[in-house]
Amino acid sequence: MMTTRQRVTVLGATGSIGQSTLNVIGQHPDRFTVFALSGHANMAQLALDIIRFKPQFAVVPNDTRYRQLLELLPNRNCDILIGEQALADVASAAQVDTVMAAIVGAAGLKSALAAAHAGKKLLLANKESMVVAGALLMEAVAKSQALLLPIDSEHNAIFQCLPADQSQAGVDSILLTASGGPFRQTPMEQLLTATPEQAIAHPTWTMGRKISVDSASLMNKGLELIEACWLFSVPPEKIEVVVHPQSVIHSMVRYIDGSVLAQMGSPDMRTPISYGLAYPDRIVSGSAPLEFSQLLQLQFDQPDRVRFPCLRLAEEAMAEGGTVPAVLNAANEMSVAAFLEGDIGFMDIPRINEQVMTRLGRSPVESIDQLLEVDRAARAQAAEQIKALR
Ligand SMILES: NC(=O)C1=CN([C@@H]2O[C@H](COP(=O)(O)OP(=O)(O)OC[C@H]3O[C@@H](n4cnc5c(N)ncnc54)[C@H](OP(=O)(O)O)[C@@H]3O)[C@@H](O)[C@H]2O)C=CC1
Ligand SMILES: CC(=O)[C@@H](O)[C@H](O)COP(=O)(O)O
Ligand SMILES: [Mn+2]
Repeated sequence: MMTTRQRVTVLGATGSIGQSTLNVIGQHPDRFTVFALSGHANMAQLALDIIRFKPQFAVVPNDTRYRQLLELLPNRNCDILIGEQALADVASAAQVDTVMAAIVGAAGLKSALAAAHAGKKLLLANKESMVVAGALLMEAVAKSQALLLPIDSEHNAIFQCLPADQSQAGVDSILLTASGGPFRQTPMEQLLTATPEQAIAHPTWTMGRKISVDSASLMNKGLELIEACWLFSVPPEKIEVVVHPQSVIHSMVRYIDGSVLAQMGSPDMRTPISYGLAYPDRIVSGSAPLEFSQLLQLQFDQPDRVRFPCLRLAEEAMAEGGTVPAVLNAANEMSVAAFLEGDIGFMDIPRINEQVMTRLGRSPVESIDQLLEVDRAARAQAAEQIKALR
């Protein structure tokens, strides 16, 4: 039987998640066709993907990138659009069925929200948008009846382990696993002098630089805690962070009868991506099967909130609610960028994040424009702190 192919927009196509998404799409040309791709700085990769996947549209941030991309496309075979509004347009266009939101940071918020408002199947990798505007995103999804599928590996695992109707029937709590990152066993004295190269050397996953630093500071787990609260409508007290260094169990759900359901697999994002793309079907993803005879051990431990204060900050931000998670996210984006530039030390990341959180305080969430203003104010405050440390 001939089925219609899903038309997919991939936002952040040139990044780690974007490339894994195109890898899965490329394995299933009978199921998926690409409607639009976006890139930010890497025009060489974007051009290669345009040539291979023949999207109708590509989106770039400005005129300079537009000209660079044009030069790389001998046969101009797609329309190149410019700017943030164009990202929202290709995420909400009538011809699109599915949107992969894989831009890094709050820069991905408006386009993810546009897809949600337009009732698309929204594959959400961009966790920062949920941290900044969880209330508004969930409201938009409910109103438009968009299908929101979590791609973040832990949330995808939780989604798979919850009852099929995603209700909380019989659920006791959620066990959110954390690898512990490259500094899991690193003493505090060495964390003070940790380098960007050490921080991005994740022990189990290959990812973009920003999320890799977040994993090293446990901010990633903090962001994921907030993301899980919104996605699954659970309070933070119902989520326990468990360190599991092998990253083979991607998270678990504990039921009131004593059962614990886990989703397992090799640490390869093509598994949750293919789950989201094909849902409710299952398709081949290309990820290596788990070889149980070679799994030497599965370890579990508790997170250390003293060496990794970012986890505590995220817990506090979620407990305070309102605009506080948006403030923390913006401060963290700034401090991580400064750390990667070599301007501040690794332990300055939580210090700056905490200072900005304390200074900006809390307001109730009102609108997307208000959240974007909060984001700008927190970035300005973080920039001052960073300048003082340079
Ligand atoms: N990588 C992973 O395994 C996982 C990632 N995630 C989440 O998915 C998202 C993407 O992560 P990842 O793929 O690792 O990140 P990458 O840094 O590898 O990719 C980021 C993508 O966003 C684009 N981009 C960067 N800045 C902007 C901007 N200001 N405006 C528009 N586009 C921009 C980049 O373009 P260009 O490269 O052309 O500059 C690239 O396409 C993050 O939110 C992350 O937390 C969640 C779970 C796992
Ligand atoms: C692959 C993925 O989902 C990442 O968010 C991953 O979880 C990072 O690993 P950490 O558990 O070290 O943060
Ligand atoms: Mn994750």
